[in-house]
Formats: sequence, C-alpha cells, structure tokens
Amino acid sequence: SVLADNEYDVRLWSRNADQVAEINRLHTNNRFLPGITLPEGIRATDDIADAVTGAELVLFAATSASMREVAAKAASYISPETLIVHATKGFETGTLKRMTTVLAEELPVDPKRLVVLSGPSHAEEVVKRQPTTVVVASESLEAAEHAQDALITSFFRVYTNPDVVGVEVAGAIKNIIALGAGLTDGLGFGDNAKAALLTRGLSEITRLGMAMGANPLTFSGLAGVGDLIVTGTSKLSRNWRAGSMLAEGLPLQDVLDRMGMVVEGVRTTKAAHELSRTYGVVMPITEQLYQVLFEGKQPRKAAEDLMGRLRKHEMEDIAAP
Ligand SMILES: NC(=O)c1ccc[n+]([C@@H]2O[C@H](COP(=O)([O-])OP(=O)(O)OC[C@H]3O[C@@H](n4cnc5c(N)ncnc54)[C@H](O)[C@@H]3O)[C@@H](O)[C@H]2O)c1
Ligand SMILES: O=P(O)(O)OC[C@H](O)CO
Repeated sequence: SVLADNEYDVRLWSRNADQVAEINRLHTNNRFLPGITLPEGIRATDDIADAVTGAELVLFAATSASMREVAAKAASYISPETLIVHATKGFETGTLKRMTTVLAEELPVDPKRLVVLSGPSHAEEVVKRQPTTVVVASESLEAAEHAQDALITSFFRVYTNPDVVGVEVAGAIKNIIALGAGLTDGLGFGDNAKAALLTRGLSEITRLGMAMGANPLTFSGLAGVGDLIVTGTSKLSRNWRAGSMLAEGLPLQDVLDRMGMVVEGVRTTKAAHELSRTYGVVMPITEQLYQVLFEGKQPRKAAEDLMGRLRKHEMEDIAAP
C-alpha cells in the first residue's frame, strides 16, 4: 500500500488464488484487512516469477517459518542488483538464524543489498494511512537509504540505522513480551504489572541483543521501545491477544486456531529460550513464558515466580559491551 502510494508498480504475490482474484477484482483483502480498499496500483499474482522478475525492490513479508521456502521459490527470478527488504519478526526454527541470514543464504545478492524493516506498524493502521514511524537497517547505508526513499511518505516516516542485528533481535523478541503483556492483562493485573513487564522485557531484549553483537542504543529506538509499546499495549496485536486468551485458560493450539494468523511470539519463545542458553544470557520472562506455553505451567504461578526471584541490582545482568 505504501509503495503503491509512492507510485511504484506493485506486484503482490500470494499462493492463494482466491485471494489474488479478490485483490485484483475488488481491491479488497477481506480476511486480513476487512473494510479496507487497497490502492489501484497493486496487482496480485499467484505466480512468483511474475511478481519478482525485473523488480527494483522485493519486499519479503513471509512468516519466519516460511521465509526460507518463499525466498528459495523467488531466488532464480531475482538479480544481484535487486534491493531486498524484509518485514518479518522472528528467527528460523531449528537453526535460530536471523531473517537476513536466511535471505543471504537463499538469494543471489550481496548481503549489502539486504535491508530489515521494523518498528511499531500494525498493518491495519498503515493501510488507513495513519501516522506510522519505522526503521530500516542494513550493513550498507546506500541500501538503507534506497529503502527509505522507496517507502517514506507523508504518513509513513522511515528512519535508517546500521544495526541489522539489533533491529532484527528487537523485532523478534518484543513478540514474547507482547504475549506476556496479554497474559498480564488477561490475569487482571494492573498498569504497574504491565509497565514492569515491558521494562524488564526491554532489559531482556537488550541483554540478548548485546550478546549477539547489537548496539544497545537500538533498543531505545523504534524497533525496541517503539514496537514494545505498540505490541504490548494494543488489542490489534495478535501476540497480545493470544496472551490474553491463554490467561483465560484456553490451550495453546486452540488459541492459535482461533487467531488464524501468525503469532510469531510462540515460535520465538522457543528460539529465544535456546538462544539464552547459547549466549549465556539471563531471560527470566522468556523462561516463564516457555514454561507456560510448552510445559503447562499456570500463568499465575509464572507471575509469582517472576516476582519471587532473588533480589537484584536493576542493571545486574547487563554485561558491559
Ligand atoms: N501484521 C502486521 O501488522 C505486521 C507488521 C509488521 C511486521 N509483521 C510481520 O510480518 C510477518 C507476516 O505477518 P502477517 O501479519 O502477514 O501474518 P499473517 O498470518 O496475517 O499472514 C501470513 C500469510 O502468509 C501465508 N503463508 C504462510 N506460509 C506460507 C508459505 N509457505 N508460502 C506462502 N505463503 C505462506 C499465509 O497463508 C498468510 O496469508 C510476521 O513475521 C510479522 O511479525 C506483521
Ligand atoms: O500483531 P502482532 O502482535 O504480530 O504485531 C504486529 C507488528 O509487529 C506491530 O509492529
């Protein structure tokens, strides 16, 4: 939608032929964006070669679970000079790789052509052209500025940042904290508890990010604090909503079935649980969420265990860079 507003000739790929027909005939996408009319400049296709061949910029917005498969499908139609941007918030299951690593492995482009787009940006608000700010990060300033040029509009403000690791880690881990925020609200706790969870969650994101090589300042930016606020406090967030349904006692699979859209925080909790061990980083909220999601722990007991941890210095587990 944003690219079409910037007069790009947008080709949108979907594997779902009915969805393609609906977008082309009616300019709507009722299942995912009810009540919205999409710009005329978007043409949908279920042929990935048609979508990608000759494109100046390819924007991947696959789920983290399908990124490698989708990138592999597109690879032979992408040329080395194509600018690759992704908007996916998660790690690859099993390998725990970041999305730019997956794309670098699958696509015939220099890693300097890869950009991650992140920040507080519910799709439902972006398509309504409500003011939104995001960040694009790349190893190459030229690539980040190219993405900034392509995407910036009067209602969609795009900042650049060289910290790819920080932006990707922040975008992924905030979904765990958003699940926790939904649980907190669902349990009927107050604003103090929510503020505590978001703030201590940010500590957790920062610790893991720094251990993986990120700049700690990135976490006070749009991909960090910005996205934590939007996902941890908004009912538009699928992660928040999933957390609040878990607090009602619904089993995880029922929650995911009811959502019918990706809840990245679930897979990311598993990935971060493993990353915390690999990097030797203390992640108590992630640990408790892992036990709730995968080991049947009661959410209320998880909250008690977080509150009952050994007393600490506020910055204790943040290692000097
Ligand atoms: N929705 C948002 O507001 C938003 C904002 C920023 C970033 N993101 C990120 O974008 C990514 C995608 O999120 P979403 O909101 O579009 O999820 P979604 O669940 O709404 O849509 C995902 C789509 O991908 C399709 N899909 C799944 N596996 C596929 C495969 N193997 N091949 C082809 N298509 C496949 C599904 O059928 C579905 O249409 C996530 O990582 C999410 O965190 C979402
Ligand atoms: O709906 P969520 O929880 O997947 O969040 C969507 C975006 O990441 C918000 O920036």
